Amino acid sequence: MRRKIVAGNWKMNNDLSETEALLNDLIAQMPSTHASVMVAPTFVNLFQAFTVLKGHDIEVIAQNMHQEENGAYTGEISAKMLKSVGVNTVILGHSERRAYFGETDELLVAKVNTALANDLEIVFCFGEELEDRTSGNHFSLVESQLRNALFHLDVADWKGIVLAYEPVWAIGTGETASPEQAQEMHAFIRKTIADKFGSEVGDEVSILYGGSVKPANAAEIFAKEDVDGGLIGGAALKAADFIAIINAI
Ligand SMILES: O=C[C@H](O)COP(=O)(O)O
Repeated sequence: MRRKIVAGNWKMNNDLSETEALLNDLIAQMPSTHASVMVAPTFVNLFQAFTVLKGHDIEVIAQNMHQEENGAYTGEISAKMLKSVGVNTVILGHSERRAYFGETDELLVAKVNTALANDLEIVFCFGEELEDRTSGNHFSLVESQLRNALFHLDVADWKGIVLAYEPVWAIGTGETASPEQAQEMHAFIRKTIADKFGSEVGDEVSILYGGSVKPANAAEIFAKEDVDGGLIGGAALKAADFIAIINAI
């Protein structure tokens, strides 16, 4: 179901005490909102995040997951492990995973399948590099990312998928896609999904924008018709900024 979402991806930030402090600040300042609010702390703090947030309307989600169910994969985390601590949603395909850990579309197919098989919802990230945009290749690049990783799905699988368009040139750079650029790409993404899976799926899928969203630009971006919220990095690390972004939706 299409819904408004504000998700904070904390990346490799916040140790245990910092995690508890930020969550308590969020609890203290959380406004009443129609949006779903999510936070993605690092793996080692997921369990404590659930403990701190018990009874509060903030979903704890994971930043990544291994594609195999279990086995000899030192340092990795399985879908079942995430489920066992209460996680119901996992971020997959983030550009930092693609760039620094070599995650390919092919690998992401396996991760998507494993997540869905374990009843995990997915926030699926994708987006073009600067050179794709400057060369005018951004639409075909985004279309290929969707096609390669998600076009094998069944219509029913889309109940468990949220899309997060994150132009790589806007992540952590302070450079944001303009609201018009975001809307143009989100409309293209929605049409791409509708053309492949039908208009019901296209209409219902939530599409988040990510890339240097901050209190000063969130409202303008979120106001666009095909933007259903944001996946927030840096600004999610400060309670006041994250709360301001939630208020902007
Ligand atoms: O997952 C979040 C995105 O990578 C955006 O990060 P950012 O808000 O720091 O640009």
